[in-house]
Amino acid sequence: MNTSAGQNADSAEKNATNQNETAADATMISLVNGSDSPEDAERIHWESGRRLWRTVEKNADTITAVGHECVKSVVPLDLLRYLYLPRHPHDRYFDTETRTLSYIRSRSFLPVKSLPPGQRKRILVTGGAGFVGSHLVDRLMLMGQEVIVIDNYFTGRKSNIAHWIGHPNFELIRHDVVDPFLIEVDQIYHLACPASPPHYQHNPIKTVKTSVMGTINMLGLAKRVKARFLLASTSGMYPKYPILHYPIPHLSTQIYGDPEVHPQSETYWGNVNPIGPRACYDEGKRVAETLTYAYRHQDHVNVRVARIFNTYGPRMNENDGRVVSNFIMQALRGEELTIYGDGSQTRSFQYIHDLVDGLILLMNNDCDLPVNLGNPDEYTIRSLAELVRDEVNPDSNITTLKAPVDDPKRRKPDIARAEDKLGWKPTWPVRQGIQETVHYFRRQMEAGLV
Ligand SMILES: O=c1ccn([C@@H]2O[C@H](COP(=O)(O)OP(=O)(O)O[C@H]3OC[C@@H](O)[C@H](O)[C@H]3O)[C@@H](O)[C@H]2O)c(=O)[nH]1
Repeated sequence: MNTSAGQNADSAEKNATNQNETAADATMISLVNGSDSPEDAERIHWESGRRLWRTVEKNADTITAVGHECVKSVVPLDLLRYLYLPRHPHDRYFDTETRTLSYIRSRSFLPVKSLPPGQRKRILVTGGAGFVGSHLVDRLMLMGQEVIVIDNYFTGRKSNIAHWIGHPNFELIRHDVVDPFLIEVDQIYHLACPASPPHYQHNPIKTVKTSVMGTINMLGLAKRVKARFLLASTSGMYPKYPILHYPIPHLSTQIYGDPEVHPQSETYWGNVNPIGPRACYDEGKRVAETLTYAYRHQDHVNVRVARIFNTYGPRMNENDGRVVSNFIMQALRGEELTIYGDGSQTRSFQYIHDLVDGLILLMNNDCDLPVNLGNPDEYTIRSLAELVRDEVNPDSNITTLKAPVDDPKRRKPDIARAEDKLGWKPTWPVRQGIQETVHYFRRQMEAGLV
């Protein structure tokens, strides 16, 4: 009797455990894939992709697709959103109680274009696991290209591109561009470098090495395999301060005025404080441009240079430190929004899909001059704080903190060259891009991932 009772208890416990496990599995699968069984998840994953490709027409009134027909980069927006705004992360489940992460690998991938062998290119993206890189990778993959990513994961994250791991057109390699790398490719998008001020100032020597040695290595590779090379340069090279006193970083926290030229066009040479805290990045990129044109003139490497202005969007690190992600995370957490300085400094914010459009157009265009890619819609930092506050949490307070050393006072791109040579201009209004980015961070928070 006792034995039987014991057996019953055992088997009841086992059943309960099994049931719990089954329930947990089902919950997990549905959490991960938004469906009830692995088969369903596979089918939905695949079918939703197929369905989304049929909505590829561009609509004049609302943004339903991104990209440009001339370079075959048009993809339905919802297909991209499926990758960065899944109902739940595709491959992860975070249990808040046990603080454990489960990885569930889907075996199917979203449908990518099937290109004839002559049209399919092998494309290397350095820094492809980062914020900008991962969106570029998504687009190139959906376009049907063969993509190789190298990243050292200093600021990049494997989770940004996990949804392509295992795809026959995709390869991911942990590698630091400071060391040489050899591979047969047709195009190189050289994006590898931390881009947020707190990150690139964390280890300035490494930042300079990444810009200088990384660019030499990638240009050497481009020369050797005759690949076309695109450098992700920066608007940070433009600041010009009328220098009243030569600023010594640890003695002076003064900002000496505004840039001399506004908006900044490619013909403006800029003037960076070579010993300030931002120099490791800004001067690093300036040398990277010098190297790029030296390889072009001396070794006939086919080069492109994009001068990228402030860019934001889903997959920014929540602790990135740049203004858009800071304000959104602060508002979502019910914290004060921190304006550095009095908030009158300006920036022009471009949404990530616009930048990816510009990068692909530039890579496939004949223009080998530097090209500004940015949104000329200029905002004061205070008005950006108010916009984010109103979108996320109208009860949030805004506070002011000390301005960082050498913080540029005004920044706005002149995009005449991009419009003229590439037929490119940004299409995402800031409010819409902010809403999409808020959506992303909110999902990340709900999933317990930030
Ligand atoms: O929480 C914050 C963060 C930033 N800021 C301010 O917002 C402005 C923008 O700051 P960000 O850090 O986002 O970006 P910055 O314009 O300073 O640097 C940028 O410039 C060139 C690009 O190539 C780089 O990717 C990016 O670092 C600055 O005036 C900064 O002081 C705040 O007021 N509060």
